[in-house]
Amino acid sequence: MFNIVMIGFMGTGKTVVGRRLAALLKKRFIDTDTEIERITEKTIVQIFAQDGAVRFRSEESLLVKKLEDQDNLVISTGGGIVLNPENVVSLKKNGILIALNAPPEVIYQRVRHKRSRPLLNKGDALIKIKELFAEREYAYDVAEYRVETGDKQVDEVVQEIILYLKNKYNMRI
Ligand SMILES: Nc1ncnc2c1ncn2[C@@H]1O[C@H](COP(=O)(O)OP(=O)(O)O)[C@@H](O)[C@H]1O
Ligand SMILES: O=C(O)C1=C[C@@H](OP(=O)(O)O)[C@@H](O)[C@H](O)C1
Ligand SMILES: [Mg+2]
Repeated sequence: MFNIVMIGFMGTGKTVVGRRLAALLKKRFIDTDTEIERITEKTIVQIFAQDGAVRFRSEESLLVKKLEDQDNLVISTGGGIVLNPENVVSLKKNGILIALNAPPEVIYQRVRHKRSRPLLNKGDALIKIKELFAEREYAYDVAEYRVETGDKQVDEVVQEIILYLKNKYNMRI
């Protein structure tokens, strides 16, 4: 069975939605950020601070390459993973991509008290979110289905994805 891959901007809910989806579908769950932290024995913040963004992006690509021949996973990605087209090819090899989206203001409310996203830790986080959001406007269009999460509970988002999978792929839950 193919992988289900969550993509989207930071704070759109990829990690929480992916984890819950995996539990319901009885698939193994992988969050790429968590996996990179395990492999490197560093937090994402430490990797960015000590080794730089290039190291982080290279860890992401190595991991995606490792995952491309596995199946039956729910994979929640970090928001920057699809910026590298090679990663998209790998993720699509055995996976269907679902994008989550939310307005910048909602994203800000969801992440404002967290210090775990190095790209948002410097300066005004809302301004940074809006800048990155504009830069990445089309980055998540590689997904075959997109869910607006701004006005939905996590469970509603999960149910919308399940409905899509049932209708399109006859997936039984
Ligand atoms: N639909 C939602 N409604 C309310 N809060 C949400 C929703 N989706 C995610 N959150 C919250 O927003 C924060 C970021 O979610 P997370 O899954 O880490 O996003 P991502 O992995 O896309 O960066 C978490 O505190 C999470 O509980
Ligand atoms: O958008 C990005 O470039 C990033 C998103 C983060 O993951 P989430 O999207 O799960 O927050 C994490 O991979 C890192 O801080 C970089
Ligand atoms: Mg996440």
